[in-house]
Amino acid sequence: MAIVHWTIFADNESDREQLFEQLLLGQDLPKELEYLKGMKGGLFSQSEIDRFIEEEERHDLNFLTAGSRQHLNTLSSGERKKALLEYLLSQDNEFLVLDNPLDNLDTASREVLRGLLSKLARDIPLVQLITRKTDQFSFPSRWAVFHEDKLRVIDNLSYLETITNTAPFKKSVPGPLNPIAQVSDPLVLFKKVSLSYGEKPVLHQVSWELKSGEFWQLSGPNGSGKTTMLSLITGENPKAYGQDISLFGNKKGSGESVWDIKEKLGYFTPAMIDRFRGYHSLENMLISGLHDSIGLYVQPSRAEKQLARKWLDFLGMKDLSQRYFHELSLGQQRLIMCVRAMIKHPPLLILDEPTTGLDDTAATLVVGLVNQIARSTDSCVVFVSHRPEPGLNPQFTYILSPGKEGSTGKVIEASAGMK
Ligand SMILES: Nc1ncnc2c1ncn2[C@@H]1O[C@H](COP(=O)(O)OP(=O)(O)OP(=O)(O)O)[C@@H](O)[C@H]1O
Repeated sequence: MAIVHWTIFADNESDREQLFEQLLLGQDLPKELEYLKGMKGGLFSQSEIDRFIEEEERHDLNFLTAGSRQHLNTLSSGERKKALLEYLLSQDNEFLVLDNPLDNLDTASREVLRGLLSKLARDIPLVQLITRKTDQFSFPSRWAVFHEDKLRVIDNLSYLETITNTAPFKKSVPGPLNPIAQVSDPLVLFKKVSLSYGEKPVLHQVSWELKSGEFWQLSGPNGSGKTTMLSLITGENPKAYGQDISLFGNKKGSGESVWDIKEKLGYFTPAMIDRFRGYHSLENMLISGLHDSIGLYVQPSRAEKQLARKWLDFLGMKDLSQRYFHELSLGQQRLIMCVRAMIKHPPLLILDEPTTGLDDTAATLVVGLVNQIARSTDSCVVFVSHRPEPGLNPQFTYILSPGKEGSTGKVIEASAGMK
């Protein structure tokens, strides 16, 4: 009998963790999926990777990197995914639930994973949850929709036509609270930076120059060193010392403090959301971006509140100012976090994979927001993404290409940038 696979289109409004449980425990499933009941299932998801990282940190248990000296949390996001899949395949699972499997992967790795899954599909049922239409399996499957926490089987794909890609933001971006301190160009200057981790060369003679008002996309295959490049800017990488790097006019290692850098930097990566677990109103979330704090520990001024409301109005969330951040959908949370990073109008705004895990509609909104920020402010914007984001209009792309001695960098200028 032919093995039946499933593609489930999920939106960001629904609780995916709950669905994983239903599928893996065989509970409350539509009759078409009941054949999974009683079978041993494995979960391929970011949440599983996070769980293994926690195991490693707390109990020193290296399930995914057994046999390697490198810790899971130092692997690039693509490498982590590969390690998880290999582990799941070694566990004699009778079916796999895959949560947005192609997310975080570069084009070549996506093709490799597609090939692996096609092969695996000959042996065991695969159930894939996706939030982007383009991520469908390359082999036949049945379809279902997960919307408002309900799983519904569909017979054809006409449902997908109902997914709207909302028009981008049109209003102008609210200005800064205070006039921004002038910083001299270039904001960031890397001169022939080479870096290795132990024996592993990562960057080879990489030069990069970022100036005010520019709009960059940073791209390159998994493990090519994108996060490493960013960590040299954000101050999280001790290997920045001894390199020819200047940030905001100061040579690295010339006595600048982390705060000097943080003041001029807006930064967002989806993993940051985990740090905001408490009860934070949207208004306070945005204002905390002015203070670079997690949570708000000072009484906000009237001007700060007004500014936060202007941004909420810009986002079309004016009526949600007192709602708690954790009550929002994933897509709304990402918009708020991008604005939180931008609210002080930093000279440099870095957005590291802000669309990971989003559905098409939410990703379109984030891309629209970033385009508008890049178009109408003096901040230099750096957007990191594996996936070519439809509608993103960077002026320049910095591409890292791996080589024997580490990745080298190349600048590609768009023929019709936004600025
Ligand atoms: N602390 C570390 N120790 C050892 N190796 C590391 C460390 N940090 C990063 N690496 C390695 O450096 C290489 C570059 O990693 P990095 O995270 O910068 O890549 P990336 O381009 O951001 O990848 P991805 O797109 O998959 O997130 C990877 O091979 C990674 O395993």
